[in-house]
Amino acid sequence: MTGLYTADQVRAAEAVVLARTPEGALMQRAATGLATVCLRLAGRAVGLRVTLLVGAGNNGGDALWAGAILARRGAAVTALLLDPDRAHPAGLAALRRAGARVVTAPDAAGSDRADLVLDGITGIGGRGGLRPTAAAAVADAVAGPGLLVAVDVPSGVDADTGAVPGEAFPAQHTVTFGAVKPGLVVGEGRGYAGVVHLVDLGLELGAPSARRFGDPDVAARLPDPGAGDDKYSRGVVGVHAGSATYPGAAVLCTGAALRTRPGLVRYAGTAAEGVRAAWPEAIVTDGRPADAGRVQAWVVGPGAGTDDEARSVLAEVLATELPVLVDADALTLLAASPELAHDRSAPTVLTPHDREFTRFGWELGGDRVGAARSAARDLGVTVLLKGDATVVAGPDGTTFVNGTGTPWLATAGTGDVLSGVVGALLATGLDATEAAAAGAHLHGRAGQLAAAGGPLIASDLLRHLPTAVHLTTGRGGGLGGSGA
Ligand SMILES: NC(=O)C1=CN([C@@H]2O[C@H](COP(=O)(O)OP(=O)(O)OC[C@H]3O[C@@H](n4cnc5c(N)ncnc54)[C@H](OP(=O)(O)O)[C@@H]3O)[C@@H](O)[C@H]2O)[C@@H](O)CC1
Ligand SMILES: Nc1ncnc2c1ncn2[C@@H]1O[C@H](COP(=O)(O)OP(=O)(O)O)[C@@H](O)[C@H]1O
Ligand SMILES: [K+]
Repeated sequence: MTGLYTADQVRAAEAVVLARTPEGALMQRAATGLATVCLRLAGRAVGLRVTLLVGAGNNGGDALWAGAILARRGAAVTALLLDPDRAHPAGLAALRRAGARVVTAPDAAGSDRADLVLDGITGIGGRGGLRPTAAAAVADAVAGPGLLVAVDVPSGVDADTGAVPGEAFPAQHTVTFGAVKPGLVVGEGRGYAGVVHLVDLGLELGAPSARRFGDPDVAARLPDPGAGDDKYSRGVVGVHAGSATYPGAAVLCTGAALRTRPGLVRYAGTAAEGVRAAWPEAIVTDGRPADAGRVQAWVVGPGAGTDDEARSVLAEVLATELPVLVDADALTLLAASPELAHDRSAPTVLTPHDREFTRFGWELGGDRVGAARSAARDLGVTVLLKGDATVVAGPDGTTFVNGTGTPWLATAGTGDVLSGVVGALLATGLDATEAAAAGAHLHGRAGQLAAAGGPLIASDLLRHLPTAVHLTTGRGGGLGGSGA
């Protein structure tokens, strides 16, 4: 599990270490880690041409100290001071001692021939888009041949939210200190951070602001069946999706639920014939959810339409005391009658994409974590806000940012698959917010596996889900026994 920490949380933890270490020691730790990653990325030091973009704060200090280390190792380092009178004094002195060039004219920065450009303009103290002089220096760096490495946070990216309100440094790598900040892995900022490298500063961090599951975290939430299990004990999922004319969503959603290995999947709806033909394993009725038999969780909405019948089915399902996942058409209906979810005592999971999200009247700016959180609190539900980094927020504020997936998932039907996966996890009795986060993780892994074979279609995800589950759990359930 990776914890994501805001700038204030990192500053508070840094203050504790700063108070008990010699002056400058923490920055030295950061700069040494930064230089080490740079050397690994560049593969050499001697003759390496390095340009430092240096702002007036401690972020510039990190860049200067790291530049000094690189210069001592034989790199040709040029530091462009964007605010010469305020450059970090100790860092600047160290850089000069190491024999580096220090310039104040942007056209002397050497960005046009640099092998490596270090962005030390702003870190967690940055506010708003880059100011004009900084933006011009970044434009030169982008036009040049050098590898673009951000120090702590790409300048111009909001470390807490990932909002990018103006110009920003489009890093290929970000070397971040002490903790991963949310803005590096979510929203627009994720696209500016590139590969994120974490340098440990030995900070004692408390509870994170948000979390990201890794494979072992999902594994821990997907127990293998035991000797005492039967198909009912392993979770029964109910699916209401699709229509007679459009059975696709029903087939995808039911298939995804089956492939996430619950004990049983029951389908109720007008796409019964298509579902029966595709999935003989499912128990299928063309009646309403109440006719389907007992389930432990419902998925309702993908391709199910928005007519009076669909509205009445949604109300019926939400009136149960079971966990319910509401997706697609059912979200459109729910946006018109949000009290149906608000008044529930059982868990409800909404899985909107951006347009579905705004239908509820919720605003969606650059802060996707904040938006999902306030929506979840507003309605007392779990909100899974889809995107390249899906955000999951629970009614109690618990928040996850997904770390798996591929842009190839931006294709029709993949959302129907996600609903089936999360529905199956809900039926196992997993906490709703964790089920949503674990489902997003598995869905993304299946997408990565499917995309390895070229462009994917949604059905490909179904084939790869068992491998995604297997990869995640590291357990094959093979003949060699359970613990080996
Ligand atoms: N605490 C520690 O010991 C450690 C801290 N560490 C490092 O310190 C960093 C935080 O340093 P920080 O607090 O000095 O702020 P920082 O990110 O350098 O930015 C402030 C400067 O940026 C300027 N500026 C603002 N917005 C701007 C914009 N849009 N465009 C252009 N400029 C803009 C702003 O200008 P001003 O508003 O004052 O005119 C001010 O000069 C942190 O990210 C990590 O790298 C590590 O070494 C570990 C030890
Ligand atoms: N650019 C992207 N990168 C990664 N994943 C994406 C991207 N765009 C969409 N996705 C994922 O693809 C799925 C699309 O779901 P959705 O929009 O509901 O599609 P549909 O309604 O066609 O099934 C979501 O899981 C979303 O997170
Ligand atoms: K930076």
